Amino acid sequence: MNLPEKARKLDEADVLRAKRADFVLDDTVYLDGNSLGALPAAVPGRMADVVAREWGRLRIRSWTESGWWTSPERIGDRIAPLVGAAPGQIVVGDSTSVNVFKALVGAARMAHAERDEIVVDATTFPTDGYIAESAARMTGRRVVAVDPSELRTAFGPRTAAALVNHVDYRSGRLHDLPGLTAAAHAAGALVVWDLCHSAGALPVGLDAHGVDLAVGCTYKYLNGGPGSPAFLYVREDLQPRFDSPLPGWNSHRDPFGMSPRYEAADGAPRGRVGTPDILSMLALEAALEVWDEVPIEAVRDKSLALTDFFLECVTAYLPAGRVESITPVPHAERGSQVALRCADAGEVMDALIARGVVGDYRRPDVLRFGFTPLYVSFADAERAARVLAEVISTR
Ligand SMILES: Cc1ncc(COP(=O)(O)O)c(C=O)c1O
Ligand SMILES: Nc1c(O)cccc1C(=O)C[C@H](N)C(=O)O
Repeated sequence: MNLPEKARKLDEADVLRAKRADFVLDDTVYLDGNSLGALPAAVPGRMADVVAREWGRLRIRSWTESGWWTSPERIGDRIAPLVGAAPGQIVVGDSTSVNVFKALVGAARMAHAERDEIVVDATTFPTDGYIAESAARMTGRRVVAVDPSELRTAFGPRTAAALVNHVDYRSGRLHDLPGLTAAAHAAGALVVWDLCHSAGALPVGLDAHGVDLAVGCTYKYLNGGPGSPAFLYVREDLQPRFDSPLPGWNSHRDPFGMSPRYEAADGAPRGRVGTPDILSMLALEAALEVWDEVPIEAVRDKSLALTDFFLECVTAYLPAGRVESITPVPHAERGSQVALRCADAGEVMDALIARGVVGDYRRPDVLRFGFTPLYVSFADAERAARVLAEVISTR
């Protein structure tokens, strides 16, 4: 069977095939959902209603009558099953960077003062590293950057908290969340997980693995839109000890009491700060409708099948040695993207985009292809590899 035929067969057998119709797509092969997810078809209509009716006509009444005020917790509970969390532990709002700050300072404040180190993975997305440095300065600690392969043994009696990326944004490597969480706990430390590249792409199992705190964005695999608000998870039994470094009035026990004295709310709302960005918040809520009746396990199965098939096509179509995959082959170590090291990667990506295959380029030499199982097909994967081979053969 040739590869286009194989793609056709795989698409026919795909249990998520019908989901593609829930998105606004064209004939572009869109493999950049790990940076900005595609637009779910339900969003424009819902936004028109939010703007015209809820804002335009109900105005201030919408904070209560349209459920605006409680949307951060409500939408947190909608995300919760996708990351394996029971209700009441996730709040939506602010950017990922801000939530990394809240979570990491919050974790460091829970640790004994004698523990003077904050461990980060050395390949972290930059914002996490920058914020860890600031969190360390604020809490009287120092940052220790550790190669992900050595994290397990890096946790010790000096570790206050760790900040680890679940999936590496560049290589697509999936880190061992259960094992590293257990290792940190054995050393008496707390871990904050950054789920930006795993939420909506694979099962995370926050509660099952005893994760302490986690953050993630919603504009990648959750398709919430550009700059859609991020989420913060604080495990239920840690919530009473969570001392937010940004205790804005929205996290007060009685916000409308307008008291000069701060008293933290119980539960997930303790992670709130100020007035939520309602338009983005409600766009995200509408976007999450595509998840109705979608088991995250089915998404994971398709994601692995897509990345396997794309790698098979790349191997078949490209001259040996022209690109090198830096994404791990074992499924247990792979997120939902394929990263190919390639000479002139920036120009190659420009040429791919010009031919209707959209991935992205990460300096100095990486072509990144994100596979969003809800709307990417096996035919897309085959076409992307074929066009990549054409582009490379003309150079
Ligand atoms: C792992 C990771 N953390 C954080 C961010 C970004 O944070 P923010 O949403 O604050 O821009 C990204 C992507 O932009 C990311 O890939
Ligand atoms: N958040 C982004 C943005 O505002 C503009 C462009 C790209 C992004 C991204 O999300 C980048 C992404 N986190 C990455 O993994 O490279």
